[in-house]
Formats: sequence, structure tokens, C-alpha cells
Amino acid sequence: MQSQKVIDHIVNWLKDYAEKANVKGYVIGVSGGVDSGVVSTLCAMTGLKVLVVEMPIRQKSDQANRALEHIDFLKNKFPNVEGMSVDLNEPFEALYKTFDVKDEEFPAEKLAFANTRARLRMLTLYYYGQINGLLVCGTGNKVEDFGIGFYTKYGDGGVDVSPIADLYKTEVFDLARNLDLPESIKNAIPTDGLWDVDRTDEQQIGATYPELEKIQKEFGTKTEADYSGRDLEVYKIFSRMNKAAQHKIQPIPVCDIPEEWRN
Ligand SMILES: NC(=O)c1ccc[n+]([C@@H]2O[C@H](COP(=O)([O-])OP(=O)(O)OC[C@H]3O[C@@H](n4cnc5c(N)ncnc54)[C@H](O)[C@@H]3O)[C@@H](O)[C@H]2O)c1
Ligand SMILES: Nc1ncnc2c1ncn2[C@@H]1O[C@H](COP(=O)(O)O)[C@@H](O)[C@H]1O
Ligand SMILES: O=P(O)(O)OP(=O)(O)O
Repeated sequence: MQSQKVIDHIVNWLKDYAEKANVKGYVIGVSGGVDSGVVSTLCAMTGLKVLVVEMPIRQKSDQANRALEHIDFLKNKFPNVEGMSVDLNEPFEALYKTFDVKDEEFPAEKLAFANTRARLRMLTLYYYGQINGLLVCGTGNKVEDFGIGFYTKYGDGGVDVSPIADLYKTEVFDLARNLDLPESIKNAIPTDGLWDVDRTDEQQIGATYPELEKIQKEFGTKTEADYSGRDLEVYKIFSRMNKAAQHKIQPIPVCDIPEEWRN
């Protein structure tokens, strides 16, 4: 990939969009992962106002430390960047108490609370975005957003612009190397950090991003019959998750009203 061209293209795209939308810049949640590391740096390079927010919820200390290290890196390098931490532990625990949890070991309960973390972060970003005249900048990549739907609907998926959604995860890592991000971010193992047990994306999905990308690039042109061995296993994972994620990939279904009933 011609990384420098892609970097310049995204930075200009972000700058143009903000100018046309008549806003001051962007607000981004920074987790200590590579996606938000890259996106926040690209936003910072626009020279526009950028607010980077760390939002711990039952956070593992290594993730929180990486996020804080990245915020310091950006603030030192870019005078247009401001950073803040918003501790969401209390509101999260309050919701936990408020919702009528019948069985916290029930898988649907665990999933709903994992997604609640992402949704609390979304509403926080919209709050700080609105009071500062900033748009919420998304961090989803092409595999998460258009491949396997590995994001929370109206959580981290609830954003105003999505600058890296046409980049595969390995391409995001390429950009991270070219942007000279802190080593800890360049080497961060992808994880959604939404669960009480520590699980990487690879452990949760059952395949690596390079494996998924290979299938995603061929999806629609090759079928199950074209694969064997590990590729076949990954094809099955990708295809199952892609099918289940169609409600996130396609526009929300609207119930059409027959025209003749309008009189
Ligand atoms: N970037 C990341 O790494 C990241 C971030 C957040 C979440 N995740 C992962 O993403 C997954 C999110 O879970 P999810 O996808 O079950 O939750 P979700 O909330 O994103 O989507 C499920 C919800 O979508 C709606 N829905 C389901 N089927 C539908 C249909 N056919 N039509 C319309 N709406 C429909 C329902 O409201 C359902 O509760 C989890 O595995 C989580 O760990 C990954
Ligand atoms: N702890 C966090 N602080 C701020 N922003 C966060 C945090 N965890 C996640 N985010 C944001 O959500 C997306 C997706 O996160 P995953 O870790 O991939 O689930 C991330 O890029 C941040 O913008
Ligand atoms: O979205 P991030 O920044 O948390 O990256 P990753 O998904 O690789 O952890």
C-alpha cells in the first residue's frame, strides 16, 4: 500500500469534511488500540481542534496506560490536540444496578453489558462533541465494519465520519508504522476490551485479521467449494458472521407505506 498517499488523502478528507460541515474538528475515543491510535493521529494532522478521550470501564491497566501514553504523545506533538479522561465506571455500575439483572452468567446478559460499555462511550463522545462543536470520529476498519460486523451497533458504530472503514486491519497497522506511533500502540494486540475476561479479537472470532482479510477480498467471487483446510474454516467463520451482520451493513429497514393509501 502507498501509505503516505493514503495518509495525506485521509487527512485532507477529514479537513474538507469538517470545513464543509462548519465544525471546529473531531472528538475520538482512544482505547490504547491501533485503530483509535491511527485515527486520532490522522485527525490531529488536520490541524483542526481535536479532543481525544479515554473512558475507562472496568478497564485492564495495560489498556488504560497505553491510551494515556498515546494521549501524551499526541498532546506533545500537536498543539491542536486536547486530551481528557472520563471515568465511566460509576455510570456503568449504576446501570448494572438499575437494570434488573436476573442472571449475570447468562450469555445474553453478558453480551448486552459488553455492548452497553460501547454505548456509554458513544453517548459521552456525542456530549463532548456537541458542547465543543466537534464531530464524532469513528475508528472501525473494513473487516470490522463491512466484513464480520465486529462492533456494537449504536456503540462504537455510532459515529459521524468513518475515515479508516475502507482499510483492512493490516493496512491500519501499516499506517501505524508510517505514522511513527508509540511502540505500544504499533504492537497493540487487537481486543474489544468489553468483557471482564481478557480475550483478544482473534480468540473471540476464531481467526486472525490477515486470515479474515484474505477471505473478505475473495468473498462473492469464490464459494465454499473453492476452499479447503484452514481457509475453509475461516471462510465458514467469515461467512457466518457476515450473514449475521447484514442488519449492521445494510441501511435500517424502513416499512414502506403504499402510495395509494396517502389520499
Ligand atoms: N471493535 C471491536 O473490536 C468491537 C467493538 C465492540 C463490540 N465488538 C464485538 O462485537 C459484537 C457485538 O455484538 P452483537 O453484534 O451481538 O451486538 P449489537 O448490539 O451490535 O447487535 C445486536 C443487536 O442488533 C439488533 N439486531 C439483531 N438482528 C437484527 C436484524 N435482523 N435486523 C435488525 N436489527 C437486528 C438487535 O437490537 C440486537 O440486540 C460482540 O462480539 C463484541 O464483543 C467488537
Ligand atoms: N477505554 C476506552 N476509552 C476510550 N475509547 C474507547 C475505549 N475503549 C474503546 N474505545 C473506543 O471504541 C472503539 C472500539 O473499541 P474496541 O477496543 O476496538 O472495542 C475504539 O477504537 C475507541 O474509539
Ligand atoms: O479500536 P481500537 O483502537 O481499540 O483497536 P483494536 O480494535 O485493535 O483494539
